Amino acid sequence: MTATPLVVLSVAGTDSGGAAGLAADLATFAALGVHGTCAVTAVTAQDTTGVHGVVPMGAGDVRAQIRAVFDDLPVAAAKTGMLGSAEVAHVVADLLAGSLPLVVDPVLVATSGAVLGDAALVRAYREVLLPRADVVTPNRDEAAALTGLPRDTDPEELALTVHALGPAVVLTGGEPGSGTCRDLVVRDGVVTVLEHPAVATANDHGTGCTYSAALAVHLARGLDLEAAARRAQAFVAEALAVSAPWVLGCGRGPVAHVFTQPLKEN
Ligand SMILES: Nc1ncnc2c1ncn2[C@@H]1O[C@H](COP(=O)(O)OP(=O)(O)O)[C@@H](O)[C@H]1O
Ligand SMILES: Cc1ncc(COP(=O)(O)O)c(N)n1
Repeated sequence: MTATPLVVLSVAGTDSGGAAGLAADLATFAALGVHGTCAVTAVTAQDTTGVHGVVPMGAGDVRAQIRAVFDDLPVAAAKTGMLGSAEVAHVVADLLAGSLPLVVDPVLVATSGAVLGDAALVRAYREVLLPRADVVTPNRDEAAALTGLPRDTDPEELALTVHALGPAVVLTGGEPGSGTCRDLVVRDGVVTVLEHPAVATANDHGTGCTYSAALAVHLARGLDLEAAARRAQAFVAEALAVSAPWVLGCGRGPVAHVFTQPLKEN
């Protein structure tokens, strides 16, 4: 008897500390039971304290990796994380947009403050990639960078302004100080608020990458955006609860993708 697993692609940078980027994406794919494939856009020297160096891949190298995966494997959905340059954003738009569910996590700045994208990349997101993506998952800082609006703009206005660039939006609201996380889902001009209790933790490095990877898996499984967003939110909360007690590194520790118990909702 034969079987074909669901295949999902991540186009992202590496994190040597194993928390964010491709480390988060491939671990999330494995935890959710799909076969993960990848195209590396940049190699970062990174740990819990920050990003210490970035070696970008050329756009041609990224194109070759995506082509290799596509020529051989039945990719059901894709996500992008750190793209690093406008040229790579153009390659992604060229090869991926329109052919399968595409989730764009518009990584521009790491939680540690390191800049992972420049003004040309912001322009490429706005003008080339977002108009052709299905879903974009900015946090507030990324939404502000994409729209030019101040970060403290009303979240609904921020989300709708990103939506006007083309794709459906999940504006992620990981601001756990209040005890509650609020994600805003916008599809066809309609805003839905998804609220859930915040997990108290300092180990949140890789949270946004994990979220967008889980969202891509659930879209690949055919869930609608709101259902997929609920599942992805639940997965991140579970992963954060696992790593909350961890003492690992001198900075912000990783969100866990290692589950010793069966997953509850996913
Ligand atoms: N402390 C937390 N507890 C539970 N969920 C969280 C927490 N922090 C973030 N999340 C969730 O993780 C997802 C990614 O959000 P966010 O932290 O905004 O991403 P980013 O890492 O890009 O800033 C969202 O669904 C958000 O609600
Ligand atoms: C390679 C890579 N991709 C993405 C992020 C953003 O993740 P975070 O916001 O948790 O720092 C990162 N730090 N490194």
